[in-house]
Amino acid sequence: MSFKIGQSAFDFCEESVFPPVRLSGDGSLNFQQLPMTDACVSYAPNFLSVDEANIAFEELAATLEWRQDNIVLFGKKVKIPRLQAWYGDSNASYMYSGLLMQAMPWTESLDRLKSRCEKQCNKQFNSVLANLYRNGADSMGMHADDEPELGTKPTIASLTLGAARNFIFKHKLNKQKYSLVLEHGSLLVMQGNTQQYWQHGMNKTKRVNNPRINLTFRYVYQ
Ligand SMILES: O=C(O)CCC(=O)C(=O)O
Ligand SMILES: [Fe+2]
Repeated sequence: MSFKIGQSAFDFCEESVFPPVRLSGDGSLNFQQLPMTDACVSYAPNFLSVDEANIAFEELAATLEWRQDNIVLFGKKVKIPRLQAWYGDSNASYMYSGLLMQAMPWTESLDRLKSRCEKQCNKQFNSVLANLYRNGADSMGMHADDEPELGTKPTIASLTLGAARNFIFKHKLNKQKYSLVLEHGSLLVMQGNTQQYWQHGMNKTKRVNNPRINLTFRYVYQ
């Protein structure tokens, strides 16, 4: 049996997009599987080089059609605490808190990043939800991406550009918590049972003043 990092703490997920040994040395992809039970989460801090990540951030910040949507929460209309944009294949629509989001056509840079993620995950994606957290006052409430149109055991590839922010997981049943800082140019991949057993989200913070863009590539069934 090959060596696996942190083997005793949890079972490694078979579908992990990163092989179960850490490669080290110059130029290789540094990655880890998170020590969470009932989940399959892989993280690569340097998925994109700093230069690639800088370019992608500037392009996406300037060219995506960012909007601040309202959602209805306990019967009241409230603005979501971040900007969003939904891109994808022409048939990929998405219900989000009672809001039907029609996908805008892929831009060149989104399409390029999608291909990178597809190669890494060995999966196809037909849409991406882009989130722009303007500063530490913007956030994402705890949720699971468990909508029926994502299918069972969805693979979600989450690319971070810009400010590093703390990302929190909370187990739905035993309330266990796990958190990590998502770095500029990093890729977090959630697979397997992750959405069934865990919620994830991002709190507000006074310590961050810079913007962060997050792209979550998904496959949406019609
Ligand atoms: O911004 C993030 O890192 C998370 C985004 C997310 O959870 C989502 O779009 O569903
Ligand atoms: Fe999510």
